Amino acid sequence: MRDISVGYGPVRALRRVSLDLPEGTVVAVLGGNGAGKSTLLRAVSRTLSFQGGALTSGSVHFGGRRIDGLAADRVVAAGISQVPEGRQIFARMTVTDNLRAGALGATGSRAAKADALRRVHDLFPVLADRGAQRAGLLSGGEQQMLAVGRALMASPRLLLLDEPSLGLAPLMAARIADTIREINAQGTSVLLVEQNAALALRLATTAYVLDVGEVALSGPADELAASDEVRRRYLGVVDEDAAADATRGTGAPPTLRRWEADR
Ligand SMILES: Nc1ncnc2c1ncn2[C@@H]1O[C@H](COP(=O)(O)OP(=O)(O)OP(=O)(O)O)[C@@H](O)[C@H]1O
Repeated sequence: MRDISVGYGPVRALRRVSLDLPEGTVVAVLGGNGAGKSTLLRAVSRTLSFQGGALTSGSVHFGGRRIDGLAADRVVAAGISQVPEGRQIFARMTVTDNLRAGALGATGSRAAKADALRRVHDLFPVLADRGAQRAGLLSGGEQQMLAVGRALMASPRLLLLDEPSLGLAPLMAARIADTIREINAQGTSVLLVEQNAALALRLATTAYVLDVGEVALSGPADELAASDEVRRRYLGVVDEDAAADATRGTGAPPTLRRWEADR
């Protein structure tokens, strides 16, 4: 995405955000509450208008094709699926019907959809075991698995994940992280939005830090994880020396790009 700006009426949620996601990688977007992380995903999946938002500038390309003029269902058909914030499963439908719903926008053949269902059941056996149950009866972690599984039913080339670890116990969050790694290893690119910076930086190749709608920092995930500023603000590491360095402006490693420097 290049120079994306988004507004919800008078609220400016993103300002001139640019981001690259090389094919086959996991890119993480970090930031506190209200930083604009979900908005960024909605700008890709073209679901901003469902929330009263709109792109006011910039462009989004996927696989060489411009997609910021498409309707949301065409974005799914182009190979991008989103796991929305809060999972948004269909609680009164069965687990299997939730999964089938995920294949509705896909362009693949019947056989491709059967393959997708097998892949989801391999990744999350519990979704096969409990296929006939109402989805609302699943635990929080299982519902997150269902939300990811539903998105995979469209066999996306790019998976958009909005805070998959939110509200999960550490063990369950770690399981979800393992599955994201596996999904990526199978060839699906991932754009991961997380407040859990430690988890996201372990999974990602590259990361971006959003601060009040702007990219404050970006760089290789391991270098961001080592940056004093990220450690202090997002990883909860209290280090007096690092804090003093950061206020003197010497905290970030040189390969990290500070957004202001690009302007
Ligand atoms: N539907 C909406 N209408 C009006 N303002 C909105 C809407 N959705 C988000 N915003 C505003 O846009 C800004 C970015 O919100 P967004 O939800 O993208 O942030 P976030 O980083 O995902 O936050 P969180 O981690 O709390 O979900 C915030 O100021 C928020 O209040």
